[in-house]
Amino acid sequence: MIADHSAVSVTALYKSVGRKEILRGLSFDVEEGEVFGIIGPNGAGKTTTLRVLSGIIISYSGDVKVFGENPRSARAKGYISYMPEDAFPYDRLTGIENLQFYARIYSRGDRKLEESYLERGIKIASLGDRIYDRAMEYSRGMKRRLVIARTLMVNPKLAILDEPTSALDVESSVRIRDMIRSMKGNTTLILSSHNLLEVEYMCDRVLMINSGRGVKLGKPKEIIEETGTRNLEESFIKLVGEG
Ligand SMILES: Nc1ncnc2c1ncn2[C@@H]1O[C@H](COP(=O)(O)OP(=O)(O)OP(=O)(O)O)[C@@H](O)[C@H]1O
Repeated sequence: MIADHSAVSVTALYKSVGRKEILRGLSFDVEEGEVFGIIGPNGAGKTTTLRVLSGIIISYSGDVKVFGENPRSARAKGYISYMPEDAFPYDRLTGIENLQFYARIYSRGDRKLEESYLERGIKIASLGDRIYDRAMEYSRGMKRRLVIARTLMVNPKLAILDEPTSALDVESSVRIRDMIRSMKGNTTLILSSHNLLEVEYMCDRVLMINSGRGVKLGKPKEIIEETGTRNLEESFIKLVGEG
């Protein structure tokens, strides 16, 4: 059953590669406008889950819907903006040329829309005058900000960010975090992260997974209370640590 306010609905999602079971019956819903975090140890299946939601992985069993549509459908693809863990800019283009390139593609000839995407992208990337430098001259953190900007500038209905703040220094992380929080409402955001303090701060709800199974789903505050811990990191260790 898909509730009207569901942006994403996942029921009994299984994914195997060869004989290896990667996802073993994940079920969860993401409400429209939510910032939803997927957390879990290395190899838990976070990236695989995000790739299913983005319509990149098409062979799986279970029911997955994005705004009521199959994620691989053209309609769903129009709603989703996905940033993979290893996303990178075009090194030979400047920061602004990178954004222009994507703004042009996504605005499909609408010059006004192209301008507004670009303006938004520049703001999100907040690279100052360095936006006129070629991306090959950027630090890892600057490249990251550029690809996040390119993902979010198009005002997607659903943004899927795989580890958005990895490789970012404190200041850049804070900037991205605040920006993600400020998008709340218009865009539904699903992100994965290993930084649980950040997840606690940013996410309305969190799905904790381990070995492809859901371990816990809820608001960070509720999970912390239920587990009798001081923060999400401690809850995580209590629920997932030491198998
Ligand atoms: N194409 C594939 N072929 C074989 N195994 C795969 C494939 N893709 C993922 N896996 C395996 O599935 C498991 C889950 O991988 P996934 O990348 O989804 O985990 P993750 O939670 O994102 O991990 P990390 O935190 O390290 O990024 C891992 O054991 C990984 O080796």
